[in-house]
Formats: sequence, C-alpha cells, structure tokens
Amino acid sequence: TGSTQPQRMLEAVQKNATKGDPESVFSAIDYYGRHKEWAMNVGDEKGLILDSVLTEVNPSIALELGTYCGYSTVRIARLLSPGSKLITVEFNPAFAAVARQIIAYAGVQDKVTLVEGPSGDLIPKMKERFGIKSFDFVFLDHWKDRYVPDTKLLEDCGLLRKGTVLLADNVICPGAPEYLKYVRNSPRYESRYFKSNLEYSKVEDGLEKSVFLG
Ligand SMILES: O=C(NCCCCCn1ccnc1)c1cc(-c2ccc(F)cc2)cc(O)c1O
Ligand SMILES: [Mg+2]
Repeated sequence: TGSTQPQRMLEAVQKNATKGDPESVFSAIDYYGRHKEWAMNVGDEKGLILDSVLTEVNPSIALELGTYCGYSTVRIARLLSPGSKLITVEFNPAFAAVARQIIAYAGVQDKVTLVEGPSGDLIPKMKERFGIKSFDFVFLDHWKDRYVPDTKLLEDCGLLRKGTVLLADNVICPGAPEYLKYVRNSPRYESRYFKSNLEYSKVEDGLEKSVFLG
C-alpha cells in the first residue's frame, strides 16, 4: 500500500526499524533505497562522510536545507550533543508530513525543528523566530539551483560566523556547478571536495565541505 514513495518509505521504516533507534531507521531506509526503489536520500556511502564532518564540527545549532523523508535529519540528529538543535527546512508538505513521522519514530524529535516553506523566505526569519545568532553547520540538500542564492542569503542575514561549516550534497550529480564555482573562487571560503557515489548507485557524486572564513 502507500501511494507515494515517501509513504512506502515510512511503511518500510515502521515494518523493519526499531522505534527509538535512529540507526535502525536510516538503515531501513538505505535497504529500501538500495533494494526496493531508488530514493534521493544522501545514503549510506555519503552518509559516512556526513557523519565524520558532523563529529568533527559537533554543532550546537545546525541547519538542513531539504528534509525529504528525514533520512539525513535522523543521521545528523543522532550525533548531536545533548541540548544541541537541528532546524530542517522542507518546501514540500507531503515530504514534511512523512519526515515528521520518521523523525518521531527514530526518537530524535526533541532535537529537531522541521519548518515547512521556501528556504528563501524562511532564512531571513531564522534569527527572530528561533533566537539564533549564527549556525555552526549547514547541510545543503535541496534544489541545486538554490544552493548559491541561499548561501548568499545566509551570509547577508549574518547567519554564518568564522568557522561555520557548509556541507553540500550532489555537487556532481545532479550537480551544482555554480555553487562549486562560488565557494571555490571566493576568498571567504576554504573548500574541499569529498569524492563518493550517488546514493545506491555507481555514478560519481560527492560532498563539498566549505568553511566560512568570516
Ligand atoms: O533534487 C534533489 N534534492 C532536492 C529535492 C527537492 C527539495 C525541495 N526543497 C526542500 C527545501 N527547499 C526545496 C536530489 C536529486 C537527486 C537525483 C540524482 C540523480 C537523478 F537521476 C535524479 C535525482 C539526488 C539527490 O541526492 C538529491 O538531493
Ligand atoms: Mg541529495
């Protein structure tokens, strides 16, 4: 049953994962995405790179652009220290509805605030709505043509500080060429490419890690 892919993914989590166990939740999604139906989660291979960058940064306040079904939301939230928070932005209400249930099933809902709407409208409201000074970590995984405008918006809204780490998914596939040019040519970023593969595939993809220099 389940008419949409997100709903089928939620069913797979409810069937195969253990409530309150984040690892079992994203593993169930990986199994589904690899063996049942390809899905645009960051996945297990790029997920290990995400884990290592997160462990290094240990953010108190993190932002995710592009929740989808909450796979990376759960992956990030499970590694946050007590009291740390993740704000995740999703444009698509159907995706957000499933993500809320997957986040709750994993038991990480207390660390996560899911906000629905266009990132371009929400970013300028972050300070006033959530009392944020600046983000320690940003995971970009939404529309690839929004990576540059939203990064510029985060800069202009004073939401980045010296040392903030941006990690961008899909810089090769589907690709974010303008974003790579932007962060690699800007004196305000120290950028590094982590070569990997597109989720559940042999096609090359990778993550670009960029440290804001202030
Ligand atoms: O489009 C992607 N993500 C954005 C989804 C919508 C975001 C909505 N939103 C949320 C907040 N503001 C806006 C994406 C695509 C692919 C892919 C790769 C190969 C292929 F053949 C087809 C697709 C792989 C990913 O890993 C992705 O992330
Ligand atoms: Mg992605």
